[in-house]
Amino acid sequence: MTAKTYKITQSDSLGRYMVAKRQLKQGELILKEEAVLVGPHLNGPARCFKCLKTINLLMCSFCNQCNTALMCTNECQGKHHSDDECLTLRTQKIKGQILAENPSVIFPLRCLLLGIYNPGVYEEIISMESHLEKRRNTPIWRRHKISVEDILKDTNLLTPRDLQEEVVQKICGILDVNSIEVRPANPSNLPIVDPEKQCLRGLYPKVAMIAHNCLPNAYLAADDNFSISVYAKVDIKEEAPIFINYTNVLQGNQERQLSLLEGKYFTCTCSRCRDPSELGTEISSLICHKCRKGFLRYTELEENFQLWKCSECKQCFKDFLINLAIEEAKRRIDDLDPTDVQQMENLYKKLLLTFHPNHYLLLGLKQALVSLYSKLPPTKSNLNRKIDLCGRLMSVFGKLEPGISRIKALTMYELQSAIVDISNKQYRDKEIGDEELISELQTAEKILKDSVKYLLYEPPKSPEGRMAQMGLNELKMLRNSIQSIQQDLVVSKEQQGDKKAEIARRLKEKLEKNREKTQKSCEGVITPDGGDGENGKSAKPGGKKRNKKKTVT
Ligand SMILES: C[S@@+](CC[C@H](N)C(=O)[O-])C[C@H]1O[C@@H](n2cnc3c(N)ncnc32)[C@H](O)[C@@H]1O
Repeated sequence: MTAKTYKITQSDSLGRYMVAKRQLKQGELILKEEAVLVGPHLNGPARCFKCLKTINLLMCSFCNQCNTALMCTNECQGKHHSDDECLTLRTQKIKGQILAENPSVIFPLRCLLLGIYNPGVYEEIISMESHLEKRRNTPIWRRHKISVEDILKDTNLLTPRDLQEEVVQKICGILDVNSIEVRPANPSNLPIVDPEKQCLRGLYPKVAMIAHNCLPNAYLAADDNFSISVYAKVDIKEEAPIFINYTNVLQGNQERQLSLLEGKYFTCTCSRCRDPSELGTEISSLICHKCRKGFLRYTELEENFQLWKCSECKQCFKDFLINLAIEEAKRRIDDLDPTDVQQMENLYKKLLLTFHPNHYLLLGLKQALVSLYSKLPPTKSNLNRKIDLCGRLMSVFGKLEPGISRIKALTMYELQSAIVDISNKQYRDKEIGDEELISELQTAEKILKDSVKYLLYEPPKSPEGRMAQMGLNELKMLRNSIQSIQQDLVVSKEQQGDKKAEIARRLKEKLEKNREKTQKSCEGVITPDGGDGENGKSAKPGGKKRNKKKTVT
C-alpha cells in the first residue's frame, strides 16, 4: 500500500519532498510510520526515559541497570528505554546527574546512542536536513553549544570526527527542522493541564519528507505509541506534492512567516501567504483607523519595514505600530479570567473596534467563549450565542482548512449540540412545531455526522478519538429521536385525517336525513326537475333555505 501512494522527489525550492504516486481519495491512508526517536523539546523539562512523562527531579531515580537513564519511579513500566539503549548507556562515561541537571541533552544524547546500537537508523536521521550553515553562530547555535554540545563533549560519546563535523549542532538542527510535536498518552482521561509541558517531539524520517503549505492537503494523526498516520485531507491528484502545515492554522501571515523562517529556514509562498486578505478571511487584518472603512493588511516590505496597507484608503502603516496593538490585545487576553464570560464578551466587543472580527486573536476568543458557553446553563441566549460563534468560526475554517480537519470537527461538534438543545427547548415552549423541530434536528444530524467522520481519523484513545465514539452514540440517539418524532407526526396527521373524515361522514348523514325529511314534507310541491340533486346544492344548508323559499314561491 505505502509504496503505491507516494514517492520522494527533489526540487531547488523544496529540497526533497513527497508527491502522490497515484490519485489519492480524501481520507485515504498515505503512510503510517513509527517514531525512530521521541524526546522532550530541546529546552523542555526533564522526562522519564521509560514513560516520557515529566519528572519531579527531587523524587526521580535512575535505571537500576545502566544507572544513568532518568526514571519517574523505580517501578515505571514505560517501554521507551530499550535494552539496546540501556546496554549502550552502560558503556558511556555519562552520569545520570548530568542528565537531570541538563534535560536539553536528553534528546540529542539518545540520537547519538542510536548511532552506536542502530547505525542504519542513525544514518537515516543524520541525512536529514539540518540547515547547519544557516544556523551557524545564531542565538540558537550558541544556546545549544552551552546546553548540549559542551556537556556532551565531556563524555566519550563523540569521536574526533563527530567533533570536527559538528555532529551535535547538526543533530540539534535536525531535531528542530524535522521533528513533529506528538502528545503523550493520557490514560487518566482528564484534560492535559499544561499542553506545553506535555508536548513531546518525535522524529519520523518518511513523514519528514513532506513539505509545508499553509493550505495543506494531508492530515496527521499520532496515536499513543507515537506512530503517525498520514491521510489525504482532500482528493490529491497523481504527481501533486503532498503538504502538511508546519504552523498553526490560527496564526496570521506575519506569525507563520516568522516561525517558518526562524524554525525551518524558508519563506512560504503558498496561496494563503501570497494573499494579503488570506483567502478572504482577513485573519490578520486590523480596522483602518484613518478611514474606518477598510482593513489594514500585512503586505510588502519597504526599507526593512513590513508595511500594513489599508484595503480602501491605501494608507500604509509601519509594522511596529501594528505590533504594539497586537501585543496590547494579547496582554489583555492573558489577563482575562478564563471563567468569566461577561469579561470575555466585553473584551471581545472592545477588540472589535481595532481588529477585523476574523482576526486570529478574536478567533481565539471565540473558541474560548464557545467552550465557556458549553459549561454554562443552557439558556436560550447562551445557546444562541454559542451557535452564532460556532457559525462565525466555521466560515473561517471552511476557507483555511479544506477537507478533513480537527479544528472544524471540534467546532461542528459544539455547534450541533447547541442546535439540538435549543430546538428542543423551543419545541417544549411551543415556539416551533413538529416539522421545524425535525428540520433543526436533521441539520444537527448532518453537522454531527461530518464532525464524527473527521474525528474518526484520530486514534481511539486520544481525546478526539473518544469524542468520535461519543459522537457516534449521539448520532444514533439523534437519528432515533428524529425517526420517532417523524412517526408521531405521521400518526397524528392520520388521526387528524380520520377525525376530519368522521366529521364529514356525520355531517353527510345529518344532511341526508334532513333531505329525506324535506323531501317528504315537500312531496308534490317540487317538480321532479326542481333540481334538488342536480348540482348538489341540496347538500348545503343554503340550498335548503332556497328550496324553502322556492317552495314558498
Ligand atoms: C522537514 S524538512 C522537509 C524535507 C527536506 N526538504 C529535505 O530535503 O530533507 C523541512 C525543510 O524542507 C524545506 N521546505 C519544506 N517546505 C517548504 C516550502 N513550502 N518552501 C520551501 N522550503 C520548504 C525547508 O528547507 C525546510 O526546512
